[in-house]
Amino acid sequence: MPKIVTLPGDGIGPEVTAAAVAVLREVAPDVTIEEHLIGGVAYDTHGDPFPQVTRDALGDADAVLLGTVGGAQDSAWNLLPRHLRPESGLLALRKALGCYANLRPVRVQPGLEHLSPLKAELARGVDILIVRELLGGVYFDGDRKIDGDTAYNTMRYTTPEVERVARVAFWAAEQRKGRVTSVDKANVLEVSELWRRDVTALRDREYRGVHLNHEYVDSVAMLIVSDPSRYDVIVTENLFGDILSDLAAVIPGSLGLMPSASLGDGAGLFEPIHGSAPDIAGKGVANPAAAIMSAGMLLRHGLKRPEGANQIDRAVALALREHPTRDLGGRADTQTFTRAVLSALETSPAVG
Ligand SMILES: NC(=O)c1ccc[n+]([C@@H]2O[C@H](COP(=O)([O-])OP(=O)(O)OC[C@H]3O[C@@H](n4cnc5c(N)ncnc54)[C@H](O)[C@@H]3O)[C@@H](O)[C@H]2O)c1
Ligand SMILES: CC(C)[C@H](C(=O)O)[C@@H](O)C(=O)O
Ligand SMILES: [Mg+2]
Repeated sequence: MPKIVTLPGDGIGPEVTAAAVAVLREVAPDVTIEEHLIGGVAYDTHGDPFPQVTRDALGDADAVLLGTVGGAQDSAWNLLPRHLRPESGLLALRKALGCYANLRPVRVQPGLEHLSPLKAELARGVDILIVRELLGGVYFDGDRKIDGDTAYNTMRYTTPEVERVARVAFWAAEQRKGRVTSVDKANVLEVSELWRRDVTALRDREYRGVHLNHEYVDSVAMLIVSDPSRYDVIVTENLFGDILSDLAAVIPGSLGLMPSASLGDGAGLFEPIHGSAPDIAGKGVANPAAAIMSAGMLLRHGLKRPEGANQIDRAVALALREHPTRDLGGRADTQTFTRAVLSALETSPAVG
């Protein structure tokens, strides 16, 4: 029996994770689900945002489903030493799992163009996969310091780090339209010069069937919302991928429609890309679609059950059509939307 560890975390994390777990139980009733603490709530209980008891539970897990971590801008958690803050717990979790490739799909399902603030003709048919490097760059390993009136973080990459995430992007492109756009800032940064050199060399050596182009991150920030159909797979470093993927959430219409899968050496980590949304936490109005679709990605990539994943994607699309949530201009609250997904699952055949 596969074992899944759930880490609901802070803010709306528990609300959207409960929805995703209800859907998982319906589609994969044989999985064992074990819940643990991460983030601010773990700090409050154990004095550590990624406590040993949570680490230990990951040992025999087949996949991890995370909610969200972190508090509001004025939260007391933000005054803690950095290594004790909720976000540090999440970064330590990603590192512990060795999840270096973060897949963030941006998709506008047929018939859901009206949920996008973009003109329907721009939103229609968009299907981008952002592959974000997740264990390097300014987030990890480089020099970092704050000292008096000076502070720095170092964006550092090595060839093996670039190659392993680029391989995932090329592999994904081979299953899709065969195009990879590598995004960097090679006109200014040495670290991007290395990134570009290594991505190009890997393509030339091993993936000659994939079309590769390079674009600058500032230009992509404009083009991804003004001409999203130009992209198939985007591969980029950690910080650029973090920012571009929140921006890309504008295309389907909400952060609440952006799931993710983080893959690497061991068990995968599956989480919505949005944060803990302190402004709506506890009100029961969060859009759980991203968390539910992350559970779908868990079935697809973590448990290799694509039929379950397809079932979830179809049910979410149906629920969005009939019961859009408030972030999308609709009226459905978290429970209403989740019930709509569950009833769509009951009427949708398992295979198709
Ligand atoms: N992976 C994570 O756990 C993660 C990701 C991003 C931010 N954070 C943390 O979350 C906290 C809040 O960050 P923020 O306010 O910058 O970003 P956020 O993503 O939490 O919220 C941004 C805006 O989007 C809305 N939103 C987000 N998800 C939604 C959903 N599912 N349904 C409806 N509306 C939704 C929020 O209400 C808010 O208005 C911070 O502590 C931050 O560090 C955590
Ligand atoms: C909370 C934070 C550490 C995290 C990140 O920057 O990776 C978040 O913004 C995300 O996109 O998952
Ligand atoms: Mg982010």
